[in-house]
Amino acid sequence: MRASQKDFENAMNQVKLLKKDPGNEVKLKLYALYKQATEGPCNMPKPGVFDLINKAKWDAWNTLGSLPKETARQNYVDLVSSLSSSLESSSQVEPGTDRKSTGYETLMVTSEDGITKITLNRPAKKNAINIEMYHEIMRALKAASKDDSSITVLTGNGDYYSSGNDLTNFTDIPPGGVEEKAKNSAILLREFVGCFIDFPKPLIAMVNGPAVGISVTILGLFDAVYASDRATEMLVFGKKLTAGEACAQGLVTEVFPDSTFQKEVWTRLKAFAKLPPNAMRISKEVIRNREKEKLHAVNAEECSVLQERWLSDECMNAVMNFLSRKSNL
Ligand SMILES: CCCCC/C=C/C(=O)SCCNC(=O)CCNC(=O)[C@H](O)C(C)(C)COP(=O)(O)OP(=O)(O)OC[C@H]1O[C@@H](n2cnc3c(N)ncnc32)[C@H](O)[C@@H]1OP(=O)(O)O
Repeated sequence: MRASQKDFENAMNQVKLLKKDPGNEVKLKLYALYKQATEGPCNMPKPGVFDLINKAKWDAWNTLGSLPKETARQNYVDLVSSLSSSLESSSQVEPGTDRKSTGYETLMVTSEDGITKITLNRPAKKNAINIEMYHEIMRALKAASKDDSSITVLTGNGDYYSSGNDLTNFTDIPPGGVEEKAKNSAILLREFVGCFIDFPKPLIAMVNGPAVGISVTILGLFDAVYASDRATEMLVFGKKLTAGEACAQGLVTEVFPDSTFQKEVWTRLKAFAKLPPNAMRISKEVIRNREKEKLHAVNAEECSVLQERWLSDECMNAVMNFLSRKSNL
């Protein structure tokens, strides 16, 4: 559900109530999102190099490019909400104790023993990722990157890991028509995948069941992928890969019998969480920095191609076939 003007105004008031200074980087991000949400693309003359503060503000706003106002408003609300929950949680709850983060509609987020676990929680829809879930996963990742955990885990509730993009996302057409829908979806997807590229801590997928589409294609951005032998991956040609085949292809790190999957993986995760967190974070940074620029470039290109493909008859027919399949029974 899109952030309303009221949500936006509440978030602006919430910023004033933050207990801790979120730091210059976050304040610049808030400034840029506020300006984009209220005025649109950067319309400020570029300040001189010695005007450091206004130059930093100009850079932050200009970086958002043509991000739609409503997306900027949503991102502002999400950022403030993650700041409030992470600053509240870091000040109110002692590290190492079990705390369940509320404030999510489509996820369950818990943090204990140095492990933040993000669980996709739409089991009745095979954890299909709707627009709200895209935003909530980004918000949860941003909060996890700042909390006191050492590692972050993503998994699914129910019999599926995730059936990928919620195909009803394509039915919510804005006033600007399917072209605007495709443009906004490409912006959203690029930001979503970018969060996984930039995530600073060890990120581990627990593929508890079948995975489809985007939930498979981002696995390559995780630092480890543990799969139950119930898991299957569906990618090109619509062919189902077994977890073992995906492991042989290097997409999965290790496969476990479903009966021992949770126990085996959590034993490993708890051991990993006891390793020196800064050493793990810096090791990941050194490895990922070498490929980050290329990953963002590939992400941008893929989203641009997808924006065009979503307007094709092939895509529209596939979506309509799926959405009408049960009415044909
Ligand atoms: C910002 C945009 C980014 C776009 C980039 C991402 C692209 C992708 O991820 S492409 C891949 C998209 N996903 C799919 O095409 C999978 C579609 N789903 C299926 O093929 C099947 O549901 C299944 C094989 C995943 C499971 O089949 P089955 O066991 O028969 O279960 P049902 O089909 O009855 O599903 C139960 C329930 O869940 C709903 N549902 C499942 N997957 C999706 C989905 N991807 N989108 C929307 N809804 C989904 C399904 O409609 C059923 O709902 P009810 O009929 O209301 O019970």
